Amino acid sequence: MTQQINCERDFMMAAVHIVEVGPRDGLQNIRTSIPTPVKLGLIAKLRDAGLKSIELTSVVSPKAIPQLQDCQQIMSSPMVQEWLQKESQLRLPVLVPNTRGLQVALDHGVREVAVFVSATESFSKANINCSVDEGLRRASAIASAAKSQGLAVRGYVSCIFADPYSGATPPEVVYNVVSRLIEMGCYQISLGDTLGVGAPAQVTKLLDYLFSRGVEPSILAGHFHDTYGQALANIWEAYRRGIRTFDSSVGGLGGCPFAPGAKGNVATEDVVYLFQQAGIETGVDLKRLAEVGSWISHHLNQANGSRAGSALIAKAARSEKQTMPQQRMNWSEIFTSVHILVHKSGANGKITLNQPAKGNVLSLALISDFKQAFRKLEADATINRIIITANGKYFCTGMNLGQSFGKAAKENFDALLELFEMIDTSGKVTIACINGPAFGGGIGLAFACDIRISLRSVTFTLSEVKLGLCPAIISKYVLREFGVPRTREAMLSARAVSASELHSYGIIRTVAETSADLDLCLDNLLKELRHSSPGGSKMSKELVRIGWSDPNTTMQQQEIARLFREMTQPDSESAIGIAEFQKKRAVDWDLNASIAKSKL
Ligand SMILES: CC(C)(COP(=O)([O-])OP(=O)([O-])OC[C@H]1O[C@@H](n2cnc3c(N)ncnc32)[C@H](O)[C@@H]1OP(=O)([O-])[O-])[C@@H](O)C(=O)NCCC(=O)NCCSC(=O)C[C@@](C)(O)CC(=O)[O-]
Repeated sequence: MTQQINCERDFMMAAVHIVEVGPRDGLQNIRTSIPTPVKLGLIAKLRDAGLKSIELTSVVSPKAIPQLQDCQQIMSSPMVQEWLQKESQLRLPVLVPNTRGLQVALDHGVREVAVFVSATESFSKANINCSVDEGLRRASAIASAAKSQGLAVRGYVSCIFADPYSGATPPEVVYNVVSRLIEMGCYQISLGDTLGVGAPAQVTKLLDYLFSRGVEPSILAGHFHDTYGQALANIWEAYRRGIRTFDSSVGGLGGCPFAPGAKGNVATEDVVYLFQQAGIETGVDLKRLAEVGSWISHHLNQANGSRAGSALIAKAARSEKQTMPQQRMNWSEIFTSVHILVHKSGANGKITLNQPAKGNVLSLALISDFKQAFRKLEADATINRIIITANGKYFCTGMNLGQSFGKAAKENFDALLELFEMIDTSGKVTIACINGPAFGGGIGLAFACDIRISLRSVTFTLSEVKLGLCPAIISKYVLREFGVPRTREAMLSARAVSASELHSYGIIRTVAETSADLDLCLDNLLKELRHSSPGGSKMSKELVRIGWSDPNTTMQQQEIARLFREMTQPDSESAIGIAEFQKKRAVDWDLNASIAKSKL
């Protein structure tokens, strides 16, 4: 046993090691299917937050756990494959119920597997339809095959305190399973309070019993569910008795199918907070982790199960609000039609779609008014930015479906094509301020812009496939911003993609909780952009555009050379920007009238 522990010494470098089980144990109880990219996004974010052990998935039958039917896609994803090959410090265990599952894991280059056995007969029968002894035999077969291939094996014991059918679990039966898992070569045994019924007094009693029978604390881990709100207290008690590894799930994801209404695993954020407050290192960045918990909770449309995570997110939102400008911007109306409103505030022009009764559908008349207003703002040398927003419940419901065929379709095509191109090729900085759901062409409108801010409640639906259509014209903007696999999945599923998801990918810069907050975010952004020169912004946009459309071509090289030449001309904006820099002053480009006349 001692030798086993020595082999794993690097694993115990942090004072407390956390095994994140959210992507497997947490998600497996959720009924609605979660897209694979979301699961991979979760895994990537957990790793970025500093978690060094993330349980990826479980190789189970799709009939038993439909949610994990994409286990092979998870394991074979390029990201996971790269980590498996290159990141030796990162542990990515995969749960396997039998040797067939082990083979699948081996085929994907997995370096660590987990086996599970119930401490009690009734749960074993209900969960995996066999006795505890048979469960141990299966685990032993997996462990010996895995070890012969050089894999590390972790063992789970479930129902350490109680079984949903037979009541309290005697410590002797837990010892029986723990000692057998140690014998078969598991480097660590995770003690699972599957029902979440245990309290610190029971933790003390069980651990003392196990230690009295010679089990070393360093080979044990705690896996506590929070049904009765005791998980953190149990962890603290276990820590005080020498346990240094704990399983947990970001956002408290999970649940117990045998305890209706039961909470899930203890939340990773809460565990990290507990130890951080005690000055005990976990190696996890709590702020980033709280953002991951908030992100996945929004994705799953469920309350954040982490108390510490929710508190940190609320605190961050409060401090963001406090840093917002106190003085609101004044917008004066410069043009109105039945379809749109146009306002101006300093160097900012704003076009508001104003057909709320029609969901701000992109009718030919609205497009025509929009283009006219946009052209005027584009030609106005005093305008540096153009904001697109909307009135009413919807930001924009896309192409006018009443004009989908024949001559009307051709007119629609021409009008839409020109509309999106005009925004995309604008020399001004374009900002979509998205205050309601967007469909089809509405997403095109937002994605053709340079920067997006949004209400958190907003959804983005590429609904075209449901209508027998495809997002033809807008596809290039969606692909550019959202990337190929995510665009394909969103187009094919026609699902409502949340603003939170887009925010997590950086496609939306800021999400606001209320309309008032969104207005403040816009003010804040516009204030910040006053320090970006109009010419420098225009050139930057050109660089991004050509880098996207013609990367590594002679054309790109020529464009880079041309822009470099232009930006270093003595009469260019840079003459002012650099002179002010040398005087240690930041330029407010909106105030500098001469800059508007720049030839750039
Ligand atoms: C948005 C909800 C959920 C609101 O659902 P709701 O809140 O129940 O309201 P509603 O459905 O009563 O809508 C209010 C009014 O807006 C109209 N409306 C609303 N949307 C459109 C539309 N697109 N075309 C024509 N009319 C539309 C709708 O017909 C109705 O008019 P009313 O009956 O009162 O006269 C519902 O109306 C809806 O599902 N609309 C369709 C949204 C959609 O699927 N948009 C995608 C359009 S296809 C597209 O954009 C193609 C494109 C541009 O991508 C192609 C390319 O890129 O090449």
